[in-house]
Amino acid sequence: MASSKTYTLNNGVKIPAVGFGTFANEGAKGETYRAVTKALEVGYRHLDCAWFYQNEDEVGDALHDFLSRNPSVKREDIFICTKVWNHLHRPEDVKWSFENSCSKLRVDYIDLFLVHWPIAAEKNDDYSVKIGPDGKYVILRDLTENPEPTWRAMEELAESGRARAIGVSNWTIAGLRQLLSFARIKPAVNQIEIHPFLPNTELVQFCFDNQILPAAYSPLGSQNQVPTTGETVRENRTLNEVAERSGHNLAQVLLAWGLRRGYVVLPKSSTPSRIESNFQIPELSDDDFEAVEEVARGRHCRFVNMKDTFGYDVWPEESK
Ligand SMILES: NC(=O)C1=CN([C@@H]2O[C@H](COP(=O)(O)OP(=O)(O)OC[C@H]3O[C@@H](n4cnc5c(N)ncnc54)[C@H](OP(=O)(O)O)[C@@H]3O)[C@@H](O)[C@H]2O)C=CC1
Repeated sequence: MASSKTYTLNNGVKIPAVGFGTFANEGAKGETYRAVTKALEVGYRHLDCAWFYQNEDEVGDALHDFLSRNPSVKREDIFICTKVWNHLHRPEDVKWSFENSCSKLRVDYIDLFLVHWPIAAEKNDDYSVKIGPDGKYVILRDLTENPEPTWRAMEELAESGRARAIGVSNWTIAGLRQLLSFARIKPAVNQIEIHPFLPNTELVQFCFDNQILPAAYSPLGSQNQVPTTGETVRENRTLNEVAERSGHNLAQVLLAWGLRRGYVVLPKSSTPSRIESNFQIPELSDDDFEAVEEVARGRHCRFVNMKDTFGYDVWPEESK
């Protein structure tokens, strides 16, 4: 089964190719605990978390309880990724964020620590999520204007051994070029939106060319619709035809496509049966792979709409 595949990061650390997404936007209390428990029971060994998701405590409790019930599984068998949020980019805040995540996740090291976005937002004194007067984040600056202080703090965490690997999320080719020009420790991963409506092919290739492993968020197309047609990835007729003839469900086909393209996939579900089936990922035949590639070719529908959320377009070159 393709689900047990692992990759080796540019510093030699191994990462399971399938990670469980934990962003339960507006999820009810306890939803993340139940979902992560189910995921660990089904066999996922990679959890994708973030300080911003405000549910690391539930992930930590689920992990702690699972390990207590299953003494044959050790902390080091589980790969944990988490991320520093936009208003915690000052070097001292990066460390604060790291410690805060460790404490909520009930772990003393993180396997992969990422800079969540290449933008810095206004900082709130109590570190709660800052929303501006019009309900939007207050963006202060593009981190790529000077990512060096933030990245140096990330490098210190890696050098201390508390973060086994460090990386970024939502970075463009231009941003990565800049980061690579001064990084003492290269980013190991760039976590970005990838599905057939936003294959991000150029950025993915740039990452591979620079030994940065891409990780696909929203690999099932999230819940979003193409603004112009209203279509979701999971409603696409061709993709559903591929699923039908392959004998697998569409989510499995989408995940298999991502694994065959060679990167990490991070599906999220709060539904027990889907958590289970999303971890049963087949190998795609050449024909089925080509059919999904054909849907993907030339498509560029960015679902995480930065302009609406942040009033700022983070990925100008890829999102058009
Ligand atoms: N770095 C970043 O900026 C970002 C990172 N992420 C990460 O990526 C993860 C996944 O991304 P996300 O946006 O949640 O999108 P996904 O593409 O994983 O889609 C999740 C949606 O698909 C549904 N779903 C899951 N499995 C199936 C299935 N088998 N059949 C039909 N529907 C299904 C879920 O419903 P239900 O839960 O009801 O089953 C949910 O509504 C996040 O949880 C987070 O960890 C996401 C966004 C941004």
